[in-house]
Amino acid sequence: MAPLTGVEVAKHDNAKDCWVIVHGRAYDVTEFLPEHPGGQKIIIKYAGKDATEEFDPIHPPDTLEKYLPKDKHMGPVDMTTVVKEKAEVLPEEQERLKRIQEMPLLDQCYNLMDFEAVARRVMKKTAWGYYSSAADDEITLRENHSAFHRIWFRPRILVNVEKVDFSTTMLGTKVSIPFYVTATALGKLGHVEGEVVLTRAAAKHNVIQMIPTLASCAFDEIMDAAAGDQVQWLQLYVNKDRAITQRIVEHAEKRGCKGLFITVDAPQLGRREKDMRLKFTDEGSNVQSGQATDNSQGAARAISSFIDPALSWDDIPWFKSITKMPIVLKGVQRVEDVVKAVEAGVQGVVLSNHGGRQLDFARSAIEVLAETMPVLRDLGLENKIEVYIDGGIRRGTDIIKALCLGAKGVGIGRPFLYAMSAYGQDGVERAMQLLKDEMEMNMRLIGATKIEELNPGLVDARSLFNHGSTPVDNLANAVYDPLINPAQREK
Ligand SMILES: Cc1cc2c(cc1C)[n+](S(=O)(=O)[O-])c1c(=O)[nH]c(=O)nc-1n2C[C@H](O)[C@H](O)[C@H](O)COP(=O)(O)O
Repeated sequence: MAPLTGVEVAKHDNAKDCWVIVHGRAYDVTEFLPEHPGGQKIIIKYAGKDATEEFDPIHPPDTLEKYLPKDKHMGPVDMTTVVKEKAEVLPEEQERLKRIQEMPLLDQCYNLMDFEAVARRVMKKTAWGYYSSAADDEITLRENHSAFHRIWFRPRILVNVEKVDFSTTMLGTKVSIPFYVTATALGKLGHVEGEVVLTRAAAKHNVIQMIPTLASCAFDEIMDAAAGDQVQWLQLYVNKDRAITQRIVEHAEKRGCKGLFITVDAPQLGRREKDMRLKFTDEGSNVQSGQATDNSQGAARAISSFIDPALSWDDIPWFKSITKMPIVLKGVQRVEDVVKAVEAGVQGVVLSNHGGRQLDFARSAIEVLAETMPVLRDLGLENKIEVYIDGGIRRGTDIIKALCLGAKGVGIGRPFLYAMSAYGQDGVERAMQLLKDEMEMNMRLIGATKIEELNPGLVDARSLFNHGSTPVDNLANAVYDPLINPAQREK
């Protein structure tokens, strides 16, 4: 059968008869429109046209093959006959492209916050909005980082620190440094290759990668990109349809994943307003015209309607029955649930508030860690479970503080996304190397030569629980109207 032409596909250009082209193949998505989690509008915008560029960052490449019935696959398209819409380069986009020309050299990035500063200037707004956003007033997002500033070191001196070794094991895997690349969705929003960039950088540094359920790349693509005996874990959003979840878990185990991290802090994805706002502007939203639109969800909500809010402790025995992988609960936020996790017989927990993207005013993971470890020690349980933390980790000293307070290792999210978005794989590798250099220097300066020597005596965390210095509430301050002058009050 001769390939379709662009003219033939362009005839199917409306909600009642809607074909799109993805990767040179046409698909009839008319019946699928009402089911699309991201709403109908975004597909109809590309009805009769090539939607590949919009499709790629959000969907793994095999999505249509896997989920669209075969009779809706209309066949190959002769792309030379498809009129490429001359995307008019908006002034704002021209500005961004200019900033990319002027961006600092990679060697001029000296710490993880430098990558954030560059990414903010050069990333597409929707991508920056999705990665940087957090829930509500983003107080927890900022608390995650500032909580580390309430912990001080009590360094030892005159210790021979000529040789420093910060290798350790995580879930039985030997790693070069106690951090891993945590699961962060939609890698292709930041880089055209997506999560495989993180895979390759992690391989170079012998760092574990946690593969997100909501990756832009297909799961097998990310596993295939691993080098040698590189270790990867799976982060799981549990599907309302447990048969789908079982298939994903069994496939991951078969492919060699070495840990199942069940996300337990997101029965519903948080309300990330930057993500929602930027979705509007890019969509030329019709909300201003007063029509209801489902684009008010932003990317996050649009891609997560499958997540099961009914997930509970009752499900843990089922997970233990379908996999031999170590099970870790990701998103635990109080010591009582860590004790329950030990009783449930899982191998680990990640103390985490999802990078502040879920419940605003959840405490920082480092604070929950300081609450947890003394209780586990009192109960004689500290060796029954591996405790990880993530959220706001930006310095080698943050990692050292976490390990002094009893963490097995830490997860890092946004910094590697920003490094990838701004500088690709080289950026992620530099970020990892900077952390290694900081770790080595600061281990020496606190008088420790290996991970086992890091203990609570090396830190002063007394003010960690004192929230006197709540992060500045930028939104409220920007609009707060201190109408205090009586004269003004009369107006
Ligand atoms: C930054 C970011 C984080 C996401 C993330 C996406 C982004 C862009 N996504 S989300 O879209 O659903 O929110 C996930 C995810 O897929 N699954 C998950 O368990 N955690 C997700 N997280 C949380 C992540 O695993 C860490 O808990 C968090 O990033 C740690 O904080 P830092 O970013 O400050 O390192």
